[in-house]
Amino acid sequence: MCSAANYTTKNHYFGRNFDYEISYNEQVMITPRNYPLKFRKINDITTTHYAIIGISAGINEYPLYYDATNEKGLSMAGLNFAGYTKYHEYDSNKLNITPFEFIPYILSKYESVDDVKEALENINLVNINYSDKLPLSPLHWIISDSESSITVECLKDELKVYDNPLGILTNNPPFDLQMFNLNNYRRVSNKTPSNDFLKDYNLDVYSRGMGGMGIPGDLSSMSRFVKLAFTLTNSLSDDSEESSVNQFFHILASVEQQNGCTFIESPDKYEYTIYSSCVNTSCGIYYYRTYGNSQINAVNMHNENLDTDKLITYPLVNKEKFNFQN
Ligand SMILES: C[C@H](CCC(=O)NCCS(=O)(=O)O)[C@H]1CC[C@H]2[C@@H]3[C@H](O)C[C@@H]4C[C@H](O)CC[C@]4(C)[C@H]3C[C@H](O)[C@]12C
Repeated sequence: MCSAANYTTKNHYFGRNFDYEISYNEQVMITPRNYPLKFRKINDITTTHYAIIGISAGINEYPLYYDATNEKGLSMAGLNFAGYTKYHEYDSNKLNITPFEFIPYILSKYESVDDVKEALENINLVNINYSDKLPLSPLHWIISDSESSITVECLKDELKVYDNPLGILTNNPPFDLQMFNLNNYRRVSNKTPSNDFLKDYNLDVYSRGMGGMGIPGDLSSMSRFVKLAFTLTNSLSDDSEESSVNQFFHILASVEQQNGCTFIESPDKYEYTIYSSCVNTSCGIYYYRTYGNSQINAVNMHNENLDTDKLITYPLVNKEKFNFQN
């Protein structure tokens, strides 16, 4: 399971929890402006393009991003969408992009959600595997700029593009059903609820937080969608970078998966939050925490020479470091 969100204070922040039972040696990867981007079915981009920062699989021959942001602040994350995704055959009337090329293609070329929406009308997500060892994954995507977000789902009959007014995404079911399910929670609130149930009986307010009763606490994707919507829409922080980034990680922590709580029968493992990320999309700073390291680490794309042509990578810090005060 995974969860992605947007948060805006003085700056705009985009990030996700990456929940899974398998790691592909994730790393922070910067694709500089002159890195030649190769594509299977369209012309390579060999001229200068937007630089990109994100997390990719630990394969240095191609930017296999899970989530990323470009230097214009456009961001994208791929989340599992098993059972619903259906990538299509080659279509000679469209631009055929493979799903693993989708993030680098969009982020190297576009700077706003509106531009992407227009481009998507001509894109076919073609079913070509990266390799025999790394076949296609069934994903759906959230694409965001500082103003708006969309969700892209490649279904049996069409490439569906939804406006995503809350700027959040988890996994199954399709996005319109996730949004519909929110109707069931119209009563929840961050305030103490009034007693509309047994008016003649003094129902006691024995605890703070009772307005949130009914918000699901389990780790299923529909429940995380509701919990994330609740936490995000009630989130408070000041405008500073420290407070905003700190609050963003607290938002993601509300849907974090602790190791041991979600058993996957095959391959006999547990799914857990391998990393959480928060990108300041205005400044190109990629903040992240890992399951093994709860400190916030950061890589600033603008501290690198972005005019080069070689991928730049940083391994994820995954070991706890205690801050002794005596
Ligand atoms: C599994 C990941 C999504 C995490 C997620 O949503 N988990 C929830 C699982 S579930 O709903 O609860 O089943 C996805 C996100 C990005 C994917 C990776 C990227 O697409 C990059 C390459 C693409 C290759 O085709 C396959 C390997 C791969 C390295 C992918 C492996 C895997 O499918 C990843 C890592």
